[in-house]
Amino acid sequence: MSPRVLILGLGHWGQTLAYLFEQQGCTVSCWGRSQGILSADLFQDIQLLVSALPIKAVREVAAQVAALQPPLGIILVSATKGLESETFATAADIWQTYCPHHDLVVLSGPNLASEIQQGLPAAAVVGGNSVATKQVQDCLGSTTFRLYSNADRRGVEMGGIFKNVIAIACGVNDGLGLGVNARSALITRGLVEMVRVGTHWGGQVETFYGLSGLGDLLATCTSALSRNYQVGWHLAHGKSLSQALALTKGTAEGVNTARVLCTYAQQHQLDIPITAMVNAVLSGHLTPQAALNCLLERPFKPEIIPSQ
Ligand SMILES: NC(=O)C1=CN([C@@H]2O[C@H](COP(=O)(O)OP(=O)(O)OC[C@H]3O[C@@H](n4cnc5c(N)ncnc54)[C@H](OP(=O)(O)O)[C@@H]3O)[C@@H](O)[C@H]2O)C=CC1
Ligand SMILES: O=C(CO)COP(=O)(O)O
Repeated sequence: MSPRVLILGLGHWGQTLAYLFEQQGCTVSCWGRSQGILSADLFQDIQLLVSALPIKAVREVAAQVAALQPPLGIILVSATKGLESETFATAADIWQTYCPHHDLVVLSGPNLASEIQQGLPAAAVVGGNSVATKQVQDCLGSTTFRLYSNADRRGVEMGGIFKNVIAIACGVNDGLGLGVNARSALITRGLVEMVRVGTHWGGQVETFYGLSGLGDLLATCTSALSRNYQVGWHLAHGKSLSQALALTKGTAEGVNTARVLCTYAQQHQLDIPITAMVNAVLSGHLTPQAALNCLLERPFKPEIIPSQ
């Protein structure tokens, strides 16, 4: 019998994942909020419960799921790349709180939905325990969607969360016409910030040099398909944040993530200058040009690249 999958969230990514699972012969059902509250019959005979919700929706939906007591054999797959505002929780943290006895994996990587929907090849990583990640690889992996596994679920998730902020910075960079050299510097120094915060958060250094860290940075920091990049681009062209968001179709998690990361970094005395400048531009405290000047005027220092 073909594996049965339930996808929560019918946005761009949820629909794309539904397409990928169907391509692999899975029987896919989907739930979006327009269908009303979840019902227990949706969980019947499913092997994978995939959440492709924006972070702002995860807690509400996870609470609904938990209340329906889904069978313990179901593996939860979280594909969200965001941080909850008040709690600093990742989507996996939230799912873990509500469904502590289910296997939980995180799916992340350089996966611009529009390219995948065109049938173009991509790779991603599934973070979690080996049995659960193997099952997701077997159901979802293919010759066009190559899936790696990684036991460092936290690191896999943090890479995907952090890169959205650096994608906004790169959209600003390109919108201001600052060139490929400057963008490359932002990506590389953004990676250092990702490692600094991500390891503090419990991820392993090596993970951030993989698909969900460096890989996703490269995709979203260099493609106008990225909604986060688009927000930065519009800001660089003089739009306010609300105008930039209105011009951007879909969720740009980096806007909220930049603010949450700055609060976290301040509390834990972590230095994340690019993220701080992105947040200053998003909150209207600095113009893109002034933020750039602040970055370039910082004192010179040794290039320290975290390696362990
Ligand atoms: N798009 C991509 O390329 C990728 C996205 N991701 C991540 O996946 C997540 C979802 O992104 P994406 O699908 O692109 O976003 P979209 O903006 O395309 O879709 C968001 C979906 O979430 C639904 N939603 C919003 N609020 C709620 C709520 N309170 N309860 C239930 N559903 C809600 C929306 O419903 P409605 O239509 O009714 O408003 C919409 O269907 C994000 O964390 C993103 O970072 C990860 C990898 C790739
Ligand atoms: O996460 C993504 C690609 O890996 C999607 O990026 P955006 O949310 O910026 O569009």
